[in-house]
Amino acid sequence: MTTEQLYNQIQEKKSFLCVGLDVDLNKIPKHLLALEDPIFEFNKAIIDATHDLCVAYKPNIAFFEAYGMKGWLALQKTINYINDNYPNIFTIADAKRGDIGNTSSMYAKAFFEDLNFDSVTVAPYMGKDSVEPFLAFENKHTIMLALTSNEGAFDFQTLLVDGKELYKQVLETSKSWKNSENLMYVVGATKAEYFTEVRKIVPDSFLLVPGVGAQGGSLAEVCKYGMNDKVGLLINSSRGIIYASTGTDYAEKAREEALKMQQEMSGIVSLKFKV
Ligand SMILES: O=c1ccn([C@@H]2O[C@H](COP(=O)(O)O)[C@@H](O)[C@H]2O)c(=O)[nH]1
Repeated sequence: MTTEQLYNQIQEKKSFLCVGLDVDLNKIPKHLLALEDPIFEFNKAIIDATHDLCVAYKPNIAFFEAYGMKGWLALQKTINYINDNYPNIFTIADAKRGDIGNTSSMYAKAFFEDLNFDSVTVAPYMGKDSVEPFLAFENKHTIMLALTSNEGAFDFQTLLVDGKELYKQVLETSKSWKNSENLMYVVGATKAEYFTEVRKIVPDSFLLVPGVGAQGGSLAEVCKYGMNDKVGLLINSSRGIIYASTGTDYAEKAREEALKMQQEMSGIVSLKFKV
C-alpha cells in the first residue's frame, strides 16, 4: 500500500485509528477457548466489528510467537483474513526486528513476502545496514523505533550524543539511508511534549503512536503537537479496545471503544481540514 492510499483511507473514514491485536489467551472470553483456533476467532470478530472505524491493524508478533506453531498459524490466518476481506486496511507486523543485513533481508521477506504485511516495526540500534534491507521493498514500509512509550525510553533514547538526543540522531541519520521514503517512525503517545521536536526533523513522515488507552497517553495532545498537513499519525490502541469486555459481548464493546476514538479523531480532522 502506498502512503497516498493510506491517507485516502484516513480522509474517507475520518479516522487514523490503528487497532492493536495483542491476543492473550488468559484475557479473551472463556467460551472461545473451546474452539479450534481461539486466537484467530477472537481476531476475526474484533476485525469484523471495527474495520469501518480504523485504518490499520497491528498484530504484535510476540502474542502469536508465545503460542508456538498454533500462534504462527493464527497470525497467518489473521493477516490473510484482513488482506482478503479488507484490502484497504494498512497492516503492521509489530515485530521490532533488525539484525546484520543478511539476516534482516530474511526478516523482511518473512513479513513482506510470505505474510504480506504492509509494514514491519524495526529497532534502529544496529544501524544503516540492518534497516536498509527492509527499505528495499517497494510499497512496503519500515516503522523504526524513535522515541518509545515506555519509561525505559529515557535510559538511552534521550541521552545526549554530540550534544543531541539520541532519538533525534536516529531520526536525522535515517533520512540519509537508501529508500528512506519508505520509513515511518514509532513515537509514544506518553511523550506528547516531544512531538514538536520530532516534527522539526521528520515533518512529512507517518508516525505510529502507541500508548493511548492502557498506557495513559492523550490523543488530543498527540494531535496538537504531532499532526501534519496529511494527518501523518496512526494512533494505536490495543488493550483499551480488544479487552473492553471479557464477556460474549467483547466484539460489540470493542466497537464501542473504537467508535469513541474514531469520533474524537473525526472531530479533530474536521476542525483541522475544515471539512
Ligand atoms: O513504544 C512502543 C512501541 C510499541 N508498543 C506496542 O504497542 C502496543 C500498545 O498496547 P496497549 O495495550 O494499547 O498499551 C503493544 O503491542 C506494545 O508492544 C508500545 O506500547 N510502545
